[in-house]
Amino acid sequence: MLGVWTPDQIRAAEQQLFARTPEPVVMRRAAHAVAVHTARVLTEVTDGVAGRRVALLVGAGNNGGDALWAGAFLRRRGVGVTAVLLAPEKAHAAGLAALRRAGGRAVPAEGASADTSGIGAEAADAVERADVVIDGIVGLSARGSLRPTAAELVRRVSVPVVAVDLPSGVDPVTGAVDGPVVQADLTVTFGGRKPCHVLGAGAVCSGEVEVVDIGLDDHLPAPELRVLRPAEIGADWPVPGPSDDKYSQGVVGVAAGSATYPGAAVLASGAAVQATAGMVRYAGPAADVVRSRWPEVVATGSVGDAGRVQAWAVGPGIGLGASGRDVLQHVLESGRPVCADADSITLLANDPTLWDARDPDVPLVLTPHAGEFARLTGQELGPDRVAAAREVAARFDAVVLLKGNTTIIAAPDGRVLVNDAQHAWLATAGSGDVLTGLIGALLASGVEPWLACGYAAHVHSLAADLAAHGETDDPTEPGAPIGASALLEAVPLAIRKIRRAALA
Ligand SMILES: NC(=O)C1=CN([C@@H]2O[C@H](COP(=O)(O)OP(=O)(O)OC[C@H]3O[C@@H](n4cnc5c(N)ncnc54)[C@H](O)[C@@H]3O)[C@@H](O)[C@H]2O)[C@@H](O)CC1
Ligand SMILES: Nc1ncnc2c1ncn2[C@@H]1O[C@H](COP(=O)(O)OP(=O)(O)O)[C@@H](O)[C@H]1O
Ligand SMILES: [K+]
Repeated sequence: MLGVWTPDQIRAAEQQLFARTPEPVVMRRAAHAVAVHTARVLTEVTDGVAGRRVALLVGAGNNGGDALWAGAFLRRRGVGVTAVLLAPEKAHAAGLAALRRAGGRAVPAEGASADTSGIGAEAADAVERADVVIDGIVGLSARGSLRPTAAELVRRVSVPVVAVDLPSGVDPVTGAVDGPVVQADLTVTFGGRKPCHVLGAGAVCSGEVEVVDIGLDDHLPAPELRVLRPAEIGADWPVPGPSDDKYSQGVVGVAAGSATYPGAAVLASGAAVQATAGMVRYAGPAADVVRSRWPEVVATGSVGDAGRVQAWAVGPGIGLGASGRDVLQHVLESGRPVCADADSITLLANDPTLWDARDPDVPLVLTPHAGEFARLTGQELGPDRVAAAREVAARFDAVVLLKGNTTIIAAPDGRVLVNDAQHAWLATAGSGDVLTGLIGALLASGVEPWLACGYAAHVHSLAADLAAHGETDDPTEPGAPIGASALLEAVPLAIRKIRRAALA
């Protein structure tokens, strides 16, 4: 797993590090890495380093200091470096002196110009003529939207950007963006990923993220968030072994769909069929439709007749009436792990007495989208989705998978996984039903619920990406919209891909 630490955690670790290693030494380490990676980007973009031009966007803090030192290192490799200073009197003094000593120049961001933007002509020229821009406007101490001059500078950038620590304009803690923002091609960050690198708009604006070791490792606490690597999911994905049979791998029960919504039953059951090799039982009014689409599913009309299962996936399309309520109650009383999605969540919100049906010692997974989340909690979801998911997981003693472009998975003990889709192909009707089936199958196979959600969310978003891109591996292929059936069809491709990653 990749760790993600909050700015406060990083700052506290830095203070411990500084007791051993002086701050300027740490900063030069960080800046040297920025310079090395910028040289790599310059080579990719222009086929060379010496003689190329780099503009530094320099704010008033240490983030600007990193950029200035990086500029000094790049000068030594023959790069023409101009620093654009947003607050000339507050620019990091040692960094600025180092840049000047190395032959770089500095110009104020504001000044006389040909237009009314307030950006000086020299600054505008430096940004326009650069081959690559280094963004050192603001880092861990960023607060609110970019100030007007910084925002104007950012608007003018049209070349590849290397962001120092994080792309300026994103909230370091939530990844939220409110106003102009740097779209980085590469973000060079120090000691560990920060939440903004993996959450929402911040993840998109960060581009590729390179974590540089500056000596913080020994001082970092347990990470605030975690991101699963494809290879570790592939290595742990349940597949049959020589001594397995259909029962030993876990039987998942799917309670979904209705006469009005048979599709939810087909999609959730199909996802369970594709996810693992054991057995899928379907229980509900769509038994005939499910059987005709998935003949391997053992389908019955009601949850009472379903037979033994190791876990239940319940909710999509069951409705909010008495029959949906009875289904949910039966499943919660079964003493088996449950993934409760869609209508089950609204049923629980509408009738809190349903919680009494649950055995508190048996794992429960809730998979709300933002609307269901608001119903469940009685509060609209704010920008801090991590804190919200964590709070609800603790309150209901359940694993909470909060859906969205970035999926947040919080365990009752506070652990949080993040799955950033990096695309939006999943924004299609029925894709949530597929996710429910995947999670149910993994629960039945005995995968720990928090991880089951993380594995399912990853395979779900990967399957959507593969489906949208069709046969080609060409990264420039723009893709085409998919429906949930195409998503379902791509689930085995996604599982093969992560299992292949595990072999590498
Ligand atoms: N502490 C250290 O020694 C290290 C820190 N490092 C760098 O230091 C950075 C943190 O430095 P600082 O704490 O000095 O703070 P920053 O450089 O992140 O930002 C502080 C400055 O940005 C301004 N600012 C805040 N929000 C703004 C906005 N919305 N628009 C425009 N300007 C805004 C503030 O007024 C302040 O002057 C890290 O991100 C990293 O780049 C690295 O050098 C590694 C070591
Ligand atoms: N814009 C988006 N980008 C990435 N993933 C998305 C986006 N919108 C929705 N998703 C994902 O698609 C799924 C939708 O689930 P849900 O809202 O329950 O839809 P449905 O009920 O139609 O199946 C969730 O896994 C969610 O995380
Ligand atoms: K930055």
